[in-house]
Amino acid sequence: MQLSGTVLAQEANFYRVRLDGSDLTLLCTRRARLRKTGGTVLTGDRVEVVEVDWPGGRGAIAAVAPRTSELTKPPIANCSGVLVVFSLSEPPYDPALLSRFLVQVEAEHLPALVCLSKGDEVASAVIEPIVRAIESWGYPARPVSARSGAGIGPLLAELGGTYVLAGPSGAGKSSLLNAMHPGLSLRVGDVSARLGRGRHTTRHVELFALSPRALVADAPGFSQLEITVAPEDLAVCFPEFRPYLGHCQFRNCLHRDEPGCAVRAAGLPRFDIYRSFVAEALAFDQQRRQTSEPEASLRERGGSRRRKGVAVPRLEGQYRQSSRRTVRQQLQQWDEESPED
Ligand SMILES: Nc1nc2c(ncn2[C@@H]2O[C@H](COP(=O)(O)OP(=O)(O)OP(=O)(O)O)[C@@H](O)[C@H]2O)c(=O)[nH]1
Ligand SMILES: [Zn+2]
Repeated sequence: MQLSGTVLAQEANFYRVRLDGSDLTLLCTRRARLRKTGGTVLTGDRVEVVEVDWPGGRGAIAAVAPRTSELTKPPIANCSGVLVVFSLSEPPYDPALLSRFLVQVEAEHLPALVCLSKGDEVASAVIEPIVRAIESWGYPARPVSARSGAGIGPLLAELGGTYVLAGPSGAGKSSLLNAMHPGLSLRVGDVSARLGRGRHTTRHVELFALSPRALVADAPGFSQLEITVAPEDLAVCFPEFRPYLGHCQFRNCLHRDEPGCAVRAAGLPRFDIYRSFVAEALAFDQQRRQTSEPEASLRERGGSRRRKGVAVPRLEGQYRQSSRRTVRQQLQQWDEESPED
């Protein structure tokens, strides 16, 4: 018998796999043939399970489907989006800090959904302009309250796929997860604790089912807030800038004070935030050049997309979504059901 499922977690030498279309999970080993070919299995991987032993709840992973994405922090395959949680009250809403998170998400070519938490503490007259602003940047924004439950149901109904949470400490990530999945009972403040500040970064991550259609990682990502995107790649990480890219007088325009800059002329609300990020990105580059490390290893310190060797679209004409599959992933073809190893 052959079944397909999703890897929810790694436990010692086993992978916990949820079978498609059910709540059933099996503890699976990796089939010898997969091990021999160096096929890795990550949390979030879509897998083919064989040798199912129903009474024992066991199985073996025979194949891993090509990944649509691969995050390193947290280590997760096939992430379909990032829930960026930002508080409306305390810590106070800060569009520049939110933009820092969003730039990182863009650099991973993942869609972001902004969850504006603690909506019970602020008036709707305050919330509405914030929602409109974020939507004008190109992101859906959903006010929610873990305390009152407002907005939780519609948010859950909207989610489909595998998500990672992001957001500053105290934004309400654990509270939001608990509100979406009362059975989870994460202690408030637990998510960051589990992320393990100072712990080993390759810790295993676990996926929880929020609904039959949505999974969420128990560890937040995108917590490194330094702007490490190359200066020339930064503008494309601001979705509302994209219509203007490629229309500046200079092809290599960094959209600061250059004459004939179409982005500056557009008078976009996040232009000042962008400019401060460019200054940071340039300083980061400068610092890199001064420390005479070889280019390759220096780039590795940058965004994780560089670590994965993924090409970043240049600022010519329209924004193009580059393929996020690495060569290794491409080679990791879905393995047809095979005879015994
Ligand atoms: N009023 C109100 N307070 C909330 C809400 N959600 C969370 N809080 C409070 O905000 C504080 C932080 O909540 P957490 O859920 O621990 O935030 P977090 O983002 O997980 O924080 P870290 O674990 O530090 O990353 C707690 O004191 C919560 O009680 C909400 O919807 N309304
Ligand atoms: Zn320009």
